[in-house]
Amino acid sequence: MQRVAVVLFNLGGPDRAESIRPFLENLFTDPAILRVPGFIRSWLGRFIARRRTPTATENYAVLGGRSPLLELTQAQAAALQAALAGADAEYRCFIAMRYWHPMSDATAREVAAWAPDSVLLLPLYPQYSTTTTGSSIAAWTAAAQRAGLAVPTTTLCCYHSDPGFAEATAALLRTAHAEARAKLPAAVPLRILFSAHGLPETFVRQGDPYQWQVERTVAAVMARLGELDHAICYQSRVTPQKWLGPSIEQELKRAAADKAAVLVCPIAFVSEHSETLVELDVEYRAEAEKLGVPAYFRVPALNSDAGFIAALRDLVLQARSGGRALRSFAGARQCPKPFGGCPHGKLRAGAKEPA
Ligand SMILES: C=CC1=C(C)c2cc3[nH]c(cc4nc(cc5[nH]c(cc1n2)c(C)c5CCC(=O)O)C(CCC(=O)O)=C4C)c(C)c3C=C
Ligand SMILES: [Fe+2]
Ligand SMILES: [Fe+2]
Repeated sequence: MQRVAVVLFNLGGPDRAESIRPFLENLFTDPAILRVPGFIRSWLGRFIARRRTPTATENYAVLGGRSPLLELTQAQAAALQAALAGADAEYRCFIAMRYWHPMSDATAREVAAWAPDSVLLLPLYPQYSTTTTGSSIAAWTAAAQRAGLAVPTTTLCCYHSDPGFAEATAALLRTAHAEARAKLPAAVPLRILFSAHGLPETFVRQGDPYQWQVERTVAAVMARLGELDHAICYQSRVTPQKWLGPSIEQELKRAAADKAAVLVCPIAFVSEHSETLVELDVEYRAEAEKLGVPAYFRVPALNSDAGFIAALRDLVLQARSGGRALRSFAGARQCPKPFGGCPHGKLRAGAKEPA
């Protein structure tokens, strides 16, 4: 029986207070994040990380000094491996985090030691961004080479409007909406705020398809929910540049002015972590109260939701049988032409997609 290594990509998070600064250094010295010439990046990245450490430390203190992302990703990996048992091959799930352990080099060595016949790269980012999935693919490719791992590799770039993923998200949202509605007086309107991690606008102008894909996800989810008041907004701005808007703060102000309660749905995170458990659950909840938003509710992240794991299993099986080295959830490229940051766009003009 063929052996297939499924490598789950996520960002990673510090495992204790002392890891926060080196984690941030790894993040801010990534050329996909800090887009300045190499000779400045190392120095500037470490400087930004040092400046950011106190704020991040305060956030992680709320979570006991560490990120829960690794444990949640391990649970997803175990659930996916169980869901793939008995399929056409022997599947084993591995985790490669981008900025904290286990990172690509260690995982690539572990995968090589298992001696798979092929590898399948599976981002835990439904929408492709050059800063997340793109950066993880680059790190994995280099690490696999160093580990001498030279087996055929299939890369799933995105599943922004995959029916299984959209339905799993819609199901959680449907339940949360009904629960919130039941707690509100009939006269108070309820607005869904789809909140995605932000991105500097320049990255989108340079061709990053993330915003386009976030909008596709929201359209796919809303197609399953019907006519409900909703808006897209962006959270977690980190640098002084102009980031995608509207920000979640702007949407909370608009909700307060409209006297509408809000139901915040994290749309670009599939796991709970500091940006859901601290930013959304503590900081923006307090901000909403201060602004006079009548009520604030939040949809949980998918984590190991059975519908989500089933969607990932289907994506893995489709990718395995699809015969393409690089594929979207639907097989071929989905992003419109201007988004040159889409990995399909990086294929040389006129070249055939690798088989
Ligand atoms: C320029 C900075 C950043 C960009 C661009 C960015 C994009 C981006 N990030 C995620 C998902 C996650 N980010 C997480 C943490 C995190 N991200 C940044 C900066 C940028 N992210 C920082 C500085 C941090 C550390 C926390 C902090 O200081 O606020 C995490 C993990 C957090 C955890 O608790 O483990 C995730 C997940 C996406 C989806 C994205 C763009 C599409
Ligand atoms: Fe981030
Ligand atoms: Fe794409």
